Amino acid sequence: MSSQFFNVSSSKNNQTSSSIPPSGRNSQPSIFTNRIANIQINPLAEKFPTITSPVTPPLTPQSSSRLSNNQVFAHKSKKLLGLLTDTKSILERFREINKDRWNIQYPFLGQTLSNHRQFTSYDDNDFQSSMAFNRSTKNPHVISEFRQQIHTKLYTPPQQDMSSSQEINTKLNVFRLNLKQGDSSSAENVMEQLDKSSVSKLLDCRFVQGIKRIENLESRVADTSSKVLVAGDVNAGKSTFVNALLRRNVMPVDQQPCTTLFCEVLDVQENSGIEEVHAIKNIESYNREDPSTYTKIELSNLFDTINNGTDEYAQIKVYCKDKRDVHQSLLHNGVVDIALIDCPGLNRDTLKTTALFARQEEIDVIIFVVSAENHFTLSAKEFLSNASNEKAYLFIVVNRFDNIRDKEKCKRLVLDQIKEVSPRTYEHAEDLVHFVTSTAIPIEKQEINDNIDNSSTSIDKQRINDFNRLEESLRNFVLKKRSKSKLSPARHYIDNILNDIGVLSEFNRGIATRDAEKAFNELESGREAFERLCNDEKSITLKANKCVDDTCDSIMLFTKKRLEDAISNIDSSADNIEYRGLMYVWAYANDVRDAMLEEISKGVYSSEQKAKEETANCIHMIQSMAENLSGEPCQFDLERMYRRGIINTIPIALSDFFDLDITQNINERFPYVGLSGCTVIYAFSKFNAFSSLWRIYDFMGIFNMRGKTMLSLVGIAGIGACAYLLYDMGRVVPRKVAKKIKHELVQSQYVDREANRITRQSRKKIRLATEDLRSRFRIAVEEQKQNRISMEHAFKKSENAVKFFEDIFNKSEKMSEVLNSLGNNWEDSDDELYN
Ligand SMILES: Nc1nc2c(ncn2[C@@H]2O[C@H](COP(=O)(O)OP(=O)(O)OP(=O)(O)O)[C@@H](O)[C@H]2O)c(=O)[nH]1
Repeated sequence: MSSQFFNVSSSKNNQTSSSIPPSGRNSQPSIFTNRIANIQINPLAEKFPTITSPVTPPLTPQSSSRLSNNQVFAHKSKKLLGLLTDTKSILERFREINKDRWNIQYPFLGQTLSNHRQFTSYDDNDFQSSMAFNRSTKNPHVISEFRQQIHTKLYTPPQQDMSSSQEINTKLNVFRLNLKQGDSSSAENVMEQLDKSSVSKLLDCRFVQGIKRIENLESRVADTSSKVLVAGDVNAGKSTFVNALLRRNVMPVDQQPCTTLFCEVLDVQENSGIEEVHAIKNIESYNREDPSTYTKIELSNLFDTINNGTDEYAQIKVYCKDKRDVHQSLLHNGVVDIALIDCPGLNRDTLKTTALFARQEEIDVIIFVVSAENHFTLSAKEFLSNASNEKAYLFIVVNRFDNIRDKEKCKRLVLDQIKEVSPRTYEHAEDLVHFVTSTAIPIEKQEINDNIDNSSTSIDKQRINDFNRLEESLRNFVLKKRSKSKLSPARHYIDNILNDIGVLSEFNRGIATRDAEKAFNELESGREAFERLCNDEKSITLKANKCVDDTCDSIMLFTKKRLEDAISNIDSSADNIEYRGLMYVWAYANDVRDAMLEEISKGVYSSEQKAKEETANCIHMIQSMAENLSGEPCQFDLERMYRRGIINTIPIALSDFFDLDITQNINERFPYVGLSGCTVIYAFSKFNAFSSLWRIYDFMGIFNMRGKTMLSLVGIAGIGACAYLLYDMGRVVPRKVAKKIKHELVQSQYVDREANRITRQSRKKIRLATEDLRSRFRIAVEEQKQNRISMEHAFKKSENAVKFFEDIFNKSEKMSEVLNSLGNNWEDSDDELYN
């Protein structure tokens, strides 16, 4: 199209990064970037917080009237492009947070005001009051229309007779999830079966689709060309209708279903004035200037290609000449580059593809051709109901009207059906619904400009007039009301998506607020528990240590006392041992010693038993100090704690029975024996009595008689001493053995050693219990720390989410204001555009 309408300044600097060329067609970006060159849109905001601030003041009827239509259109395009860019940024931010920081949740029936409790333990009022809190930012008394709308959607209880799917549908438009699962499952049931991450993944797909859609809309708003999709039931007469619009037999017409591919008819100017057909295998890579991306076909062979190339080609582009002048031609109109797309007839197989095609942003207008004889089939109704959600307006052509006898009745019936499937189209039925007979249009006639020749009957004239009126409406719609056909879908989409963004952000902000509050409360109560635990750890450890020391002191004292008592009483332990005479004195001494040592062993044993008892008590006490801690305390085997102290046997020597005391005793009783007596006794103690005496006698015998006399005396004394010994041995041995044992025990510090040994072993065991206690405390403290860390993390996460969603909500609110400032009546200002 000519750039005159946009007062183009073709500076490259003015191109926007959001200006993406439409796929396949017009691959040279300059075409549309130049066209919007004077539209100073906000450059693609890389970071979100750039909300397009209105650079130019909002449009008012007064200001609007002062501006030329071009300027109004440019103003609106610019604003819409800015809003599209910002909406895309929001969706990208949604995707980012949804990926790993916050699973965006989907509002469904169970989470409305009435059933809110199932979602959280908090009161519904909390949810609402948090919303009220959120609104108090600027003026608490002023609630924007946008806010009010979101509030109503989120907090109005569903109507009694409303199914869950319908209920969801009233909340979301663009991000609505298809939750039908067969006929039996309600959306709510399906929702309940999905976990948070699955829901957020489903939503992510919607965000991706939304971004793609916005990019297409950006391209479309920036682009000035228009595409008109001609869809309809099989054999409704679509191809005939397209041919009638072109006044040429371009598209193949047949009684049989024949159009099996999407055929786009463009003005020949789009192909450097050459009429030809491009059969395209991959529409994404199609480039008109690169013949390898398509197969060139003669226009006359189009029928065969469409008939036979269904599997081979994805789409056909037909470049053809429109012989009419610019005032009559649709393709070659001098205002907007228009392409007509003839779709395959709707049936089960093609319904989905055609619906997808219709959703493409390149499609500005949908003309739905319906046979006046058949009215709307089920496929047609489904297609129309979807398409009316996608596109602002639909054009409905009721074709084959010539075959209808009761025309008024037919009109009435058809309009009633339109009212049902597309109320908006019904509202503008005058302009948008046409009853025509496509075959009545003279094709390729000389007098093509007039259509009606002299030979035409009045019925023909009527039919041609009807068709001309349809054409006029179509031209008016596509060309004059460009804002409506081009900008309106973008506006419509932004309006819907802002609503969804508002619902999702407000809903998720509510959830995040409650989660943050919950985490905060848990942190607060956790803090007290944590402090209590730390204090308990200190005090209980001190208490346990004291318990250890007290128990060990007690064991030590007891053991010492017990052993000392045993030692001091060992004399009496030999009382029961019988002395059986001198011949058995040695055995007697050993028995006495063993009995005494046994007595001491008993003392050791009872000390150990006592220590065991006290150790068990102490361990029990320590373990009971930490009953509140999680985990089981260690079990200790005290049975094998002590090896009974084995007292080393103490060897008994004969000398042990003759000490200075004995010698002295002998001296006192037998003074004349003197030193020699003692020596004898000593010798006697060293050797056996007779050999000693003999040796002494022998020794003395070398001297003289007197000496021998003396020796005899000594012998007598020795015998006396022996007699004494014989007499006293039963009494002396226990005393001497006891003395010897006591002496040995004192020398070896036996009591201390044993007391230390027993105490040490007890302490060792109790220490294990205190170690266990400490480690349980350590684990409990560590657990609490980890809990606190995860709670802090949860709190931070929720808090950040609250800020995030608040921010998004406020931004979408401002964007909604900007959108509303553009007005609702998009076609008014363009009425004069074409004139
Ligand atoms: N009587 C009458 N016949 C028509 C009219 N328009 C189309 N036809 C006939 O209807 C038949 C089908 O026409 P097409 O244009 O091929 O229909 P279509 O919708 O393109 O068919 P498919 O693309 O195969 O779905 C042809 O025989 C046409 O001549 C009309 O207004 N009146």
